Amino acid sequence: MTLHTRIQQHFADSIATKQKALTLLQDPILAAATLVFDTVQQGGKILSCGNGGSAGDAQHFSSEMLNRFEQERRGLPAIALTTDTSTLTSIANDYSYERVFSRQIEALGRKGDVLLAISTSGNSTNVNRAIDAAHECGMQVIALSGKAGGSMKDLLQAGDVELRVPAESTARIQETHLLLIHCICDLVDQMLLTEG
Ligand SMILES: O=C(CO)[C@@H](O)[C@H](O)[C@H](O)[C@H](O)COP(=O)(O)O
Ligand SMILES: [Zn+2]
Repeated sequence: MTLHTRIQQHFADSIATKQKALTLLQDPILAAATLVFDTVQQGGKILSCGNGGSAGDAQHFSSEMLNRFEQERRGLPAIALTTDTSTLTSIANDYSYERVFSRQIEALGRKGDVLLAISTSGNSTNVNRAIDAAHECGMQVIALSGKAGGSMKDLLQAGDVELRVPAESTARIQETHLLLIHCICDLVDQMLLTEG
């Protein structure tokens, strides 16, 4: 395969993954956006977490909430649990890396808040412990995952929303996660502008 062919293959695979996700995920995307809208309208906030590229996605989402997406609107309450290195390193050092998100949720999470949990494999223990911690404090969960859903899928409860991208490649799943996040932001903006 030439390097040009590799580029073409990346684009073709990314487009195909997004096309499959569109077929499967329209209703859950709308459900996720409705959950975010209802949460912020009722005074709740969105906490977000993930590892590596998904940590970037968690922050991308929270910055679009706190500042804005494409429409002029009020800032919306969101906190990425991936940004405070003092907190992350102290929890990892004193307890374990598995608890870096769940311990923050124990401190910050309130009934009526939502956790946006992002893992391409569904098998990141710290993200899955965050889901358990969120449920413990009465939060609902929006899970962005991929592959076969991993152990994350078995943790989800009624009222949660699973957006599982139908792909095996971490990169393709991440690219589609960002599209899902932008869809959610746009739908929330539309709901705020028409109903809020
Ligand atoms: O961005 C990438 C790969 O594209 C990596 O940084 C990737 O996010 C990391 O390996 C993560 O630790 C993977 O975790 P997860 O998506 O399986 O939860
Ligand atoms: Zn990546």
